[in-house]
Parts: sequence; structure tokens; C-alpha cells
Amino acid sequence: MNTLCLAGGRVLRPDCTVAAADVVVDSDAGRVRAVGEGIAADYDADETLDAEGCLVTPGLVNAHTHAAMTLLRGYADDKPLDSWLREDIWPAEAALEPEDVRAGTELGILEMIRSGTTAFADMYFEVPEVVAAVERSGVRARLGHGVVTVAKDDEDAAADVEESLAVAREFDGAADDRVRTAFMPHSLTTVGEAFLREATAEAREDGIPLHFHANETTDEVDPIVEERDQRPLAYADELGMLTDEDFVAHGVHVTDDEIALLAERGTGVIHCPASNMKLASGIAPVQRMLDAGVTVGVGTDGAASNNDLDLFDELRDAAMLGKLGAEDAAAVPAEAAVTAATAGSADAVGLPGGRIEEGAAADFAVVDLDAPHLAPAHDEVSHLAYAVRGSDVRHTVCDGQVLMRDREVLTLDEERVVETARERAASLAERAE
Ligand SMILES: CSC[C@H]1O[C@@H](n2cnc3c(O)ncnc32)[C@H](O)[C@@H]1O
Ligand SMILES: [Zn+2]
Repeated sequence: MNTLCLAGGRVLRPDCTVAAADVVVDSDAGRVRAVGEGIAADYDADETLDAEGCLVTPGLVNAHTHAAMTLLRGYADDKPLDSWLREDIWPAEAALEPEDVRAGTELGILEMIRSGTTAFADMYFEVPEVVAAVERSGVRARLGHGVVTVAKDDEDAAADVEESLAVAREFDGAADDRVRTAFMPHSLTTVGEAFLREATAEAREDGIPLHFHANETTDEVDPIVEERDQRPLAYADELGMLTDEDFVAHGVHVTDDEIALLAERGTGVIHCPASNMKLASGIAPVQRMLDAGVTVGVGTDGAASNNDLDLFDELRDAAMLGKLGAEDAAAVPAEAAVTAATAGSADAVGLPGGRIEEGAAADFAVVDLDAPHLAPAHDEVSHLAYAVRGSDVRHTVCDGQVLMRDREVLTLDEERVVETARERAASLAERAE
């Protein structure tokens, strides 16, 4: 058995307390063997990570993104969702080639590893390229092909739906089981009712979960209500799209009845505060969802609407915006934001991780607290929510493997990834003109 030890640090426990402890990992199994003060000496570790002066946290889980959109970072800003997608993003994405998705995804994963994210949920195109990037980089992911049927003829629309189901079947369990999949219709307004109904039934037969954008803007919600005299999530429920395996992105404009429905069905909601602010979509009622018992995770959404993939940034936004939205400084406190970005996200997307305890997945971010903006450290959980930046992460571990050691990413060639992404982004922009 190969043993990895994270020695000399303080550890964030599942109950959000912090204690001095070493973490001993069975790196072959990718599991935590033991957590305890001074236990490193009891194990003859093959590899040790110095965590002195550091806080060992569960690896963060970016529960909703489009990683390859790093290529479109800064491509189009300062517009609301609908015109941003229609006028800028979708025309650019129409020119995407598989190599672009590979390059953009590797850049996204590099950024995530550097900022302590060990798992992500991704909805995009050219999924085999995304799988290959996950395989090479060592992170975990729930992946899917995003379906849009509007403005397509029936044959093309059916092919898009079939691709999403086929990809979900083919790649589940890839990369030593670090890849899980889902059927991913883009949203309730961009995929037609018959397609949603039939494909959801097919997905259920094969035990494939669903992930889709829901209740993001009033422009998306209002037409559904007008056409159907029904709230969007009631419509989704009628189509069988809300189970405890499924998770929706955004949930900004949700009524109390919709929140109760999400809680009853066990469907996760992924809060994307930066994207919601940048596109002026609105403020999700996060504290009300938590109060109702909804599993809430945190996501960056794509880098074109954020504009980074730093989940520490995001969890701070979640805490801040949660207070503003509730007009209550006690709403979305530090513990709630940190839990949402770790255990909440992992549970919502159905990936292991999010907790440091014996037997849990060995996914960690080791945060160096020795920086001026982190002094003094009265309360480490407060720091995680309000003061830590992604660049404070010193080591990143996923599935018992060290992905970044002393700020050097070991699984990706950083220079090559950044250079390739720059080249692909430039040529994509030219092709999209
Ligand atoms: C069909 S693959 C995913 C699709 O989603 C687009 N997208 C990016 N950000 C958002 C968002 O905030 N709401 C809805 N859709 C979004 C992305 O550009 C892809 O086309
Ligand atoms: Zn999205």
C-alpha cells in the first residue's frame, strides 16, 4: 500500500471545526486512512506534504461550469444572458473545433487545480476531449454534452439528444472512475418538451442523472409561466426531471413552492453568484433554500461570465450576496458558504469528496495561511469564506494523488497549456468573425 501523509497542519473537519491533525492517505485506494494529531510518525509514508502553517480543507467542488469557455474569457462582457448568448457566445461556439475544447478545458482545469478545486461538473461540447483532459490532469468530474434543440430541424435536434445520452453511457466510470456522467439538456426553454420527456425517460432507464440550467433569469421564467400557466420547476417535475440524482444550475428566480419541491425531490441547486451578478440575472435565495433543506452547491459557471474559475472567490461571493439578497448579515454565514463549496457541491453532483474523515475520498486543498491578508487568523473558517484567495493554495490532492506540490502543478505542463489555449483562442476568435 502506498501512503501519502499531509503533516503538521490544521484540518477542517466535516462539522466545520478546525483541529491540529495529520492526514494519512492510502494513495492506491484514494481514501483517507486516518486523521489525528501527531499520527504521521506512526506511518512510514512514501510521500509527505508539508502542511505546517497551513489549513487542510476538502478539495473544493466547482459544481457547475463550462470549463472550455476559458477560451472566451473577456470575449464578450456587459450584456444580459440572452443577448450575450445569442449575439456573441453561440456564434463563437459554432466555430469550435475539438482541439479548442481540449485546450480550453485543460486551461480551466489548470486554473482549478491551482486554486484548490479537485472536482467539477461540466456541460459542454466535444465531451471525449473533456474526458481526456480530466484523465490527464487527475481531477474528478461529472461530465455531459449540452443539448439545444431550438432552431434545429427534427433530425439535428434528435441527433443532439442522442449524442448526450450516448456520451453519458460511454464515459461513465472513465479515468479510473473519476469521471461520472449525466444527460444535460441546456435548459427548459432551449430544449423542446417532447425531447425532454422522451430523453428523460431513456436516461432513467439507464440510471443516468440530469443536469440543466433552471430559473436563471426572468426572461427565461416568464415565457414558461405565460405559455403553460405553470412554474418552470413544476413543469420540470411533470417531465420527471427532478430526482435526488439530478442537479440544476442557478435557481435564481424560484418561488417558495419551487423551493419546497426541490427539497422534497432532493434535487440539488448550484448557486453561481458571480455569473448571476455579471449577467445581472438576479440574486438566488440561498438562505431560504438552505432553510428548506435543499442541497446547495457552488459553481463558477463559465469563465466568460465570471471571469475566473477560482472557487474561493465564488464562495466569498455566495456569502456576501446571500446577505445582500436576504437583507440580513447573518444569512449564508461562513460555515454555510464553506460547506456549500465542499460537501454541498459534492453531494449535489453525486461525486465523492467534500469531507475529511476516515474512509472519505482523499481530495484536499492545502491552504497556506502565511500571507499578510490572512494575518491574524482568529477564525480559520471565517478566513476560508472571506479572506482566502485561490492563489493561497499550496498543495492540491485528488484521489490520493498529488496534483500540485508547493504551487507546481505536476500533471499538466503549465506553459504548454497556457500557450496552446492562447493560440486556440486567437484562432477561434478569427474563425468566429
Ligand atoms: C449546450 S452546452 C452549454 C451552453 O451553455 C452556455 N452557457 C454558458 N453560461 C450560461 C449561462 O449562465 N446560462 C445559460 N447558458 C450558459 C454555453 O455557452 C453553452 O452554449
Ligand atoms: Zn452554465
